[in-house]
Amino acid sequence: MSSRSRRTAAPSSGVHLLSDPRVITALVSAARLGAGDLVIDFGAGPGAITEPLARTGSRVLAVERDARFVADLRRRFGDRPQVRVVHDDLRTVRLPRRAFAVVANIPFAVTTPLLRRLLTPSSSGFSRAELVVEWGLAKRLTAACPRDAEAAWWSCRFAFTLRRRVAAGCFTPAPRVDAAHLAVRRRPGVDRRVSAILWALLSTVYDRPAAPARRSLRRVAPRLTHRLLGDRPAAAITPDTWLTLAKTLAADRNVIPPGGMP
Ligand SMILES: C[S@@+](CC[C@H](N)C(=O)[O-])C[C@H]1O[C@@H](n2cnc3c(N)ncnc32)[C@H](O)[C@@H]1O
Repeated sequence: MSSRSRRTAAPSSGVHLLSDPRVITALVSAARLGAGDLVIDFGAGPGAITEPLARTGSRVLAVERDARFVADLRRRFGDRPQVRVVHDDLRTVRLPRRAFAVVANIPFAVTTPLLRRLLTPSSSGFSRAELVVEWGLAKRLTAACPRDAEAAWWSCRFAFTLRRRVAAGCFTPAPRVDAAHLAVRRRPGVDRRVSAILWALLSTVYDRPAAPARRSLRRVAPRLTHRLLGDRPAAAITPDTWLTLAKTLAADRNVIPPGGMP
């Protein structure tokens, strides 16, 4: 162990550091980063993910809230100009306008607030992510048919892939539940107009998720909704089907989506 790593701050309680190098390698290599890329390591801790990210040649923003970890990170990466340590909260830190990727293992309690920021259409240049998330959330986001409006809104615009289960023993200290390596990629062809139509459709039908979705949409293209949705309730319809419906409606210039999209 180097004198540098001996000075590393002990994790505060509730902080589960990734200690299995195979998981870290899988996260970083799946992001396919290289020179010219910008990547954010949210909740960088002592830098277990920051280090291999820096070796890809990309520019790295290591965002961390804990002052002791920030001091460690600044000592460890101070001589590497491509790494910037940002002492801030991932829920409020300003996101870059230029395209960026995310590779991170963040506390499970802030995964949903971070996803809300990254997956909002008005958001910045978010392009893709390789994340460690709670197993249950990964299963929910990769279900064939989203169970609730938010999961549907995200899954119609982004493809979620469950790459592998990450056992609790891969962290120090081990959390109470297993985690997952989850990939997030933008779906092609989902511009603001398609997004606005998706938002209008999903926020209407998920008001009554057990009712036939077509009934909630009765004023929307009845023949098309009949063909695509049949009599299925919202919670039995795949993101691909919603996307086909939204793209077909978006191609019709007479369709004016209501406002209110986040
Ligand atoms: C699960 S640890 C992961 C640390 C490191 N990435 C790893 O994998 O070993 C989560 C880290 O996120 C930091 N953190 C927690 N909440 C945060 C927030 N709201 N904004 C920024 N960092 C946060 C913690 O201080 C901790 O260092």
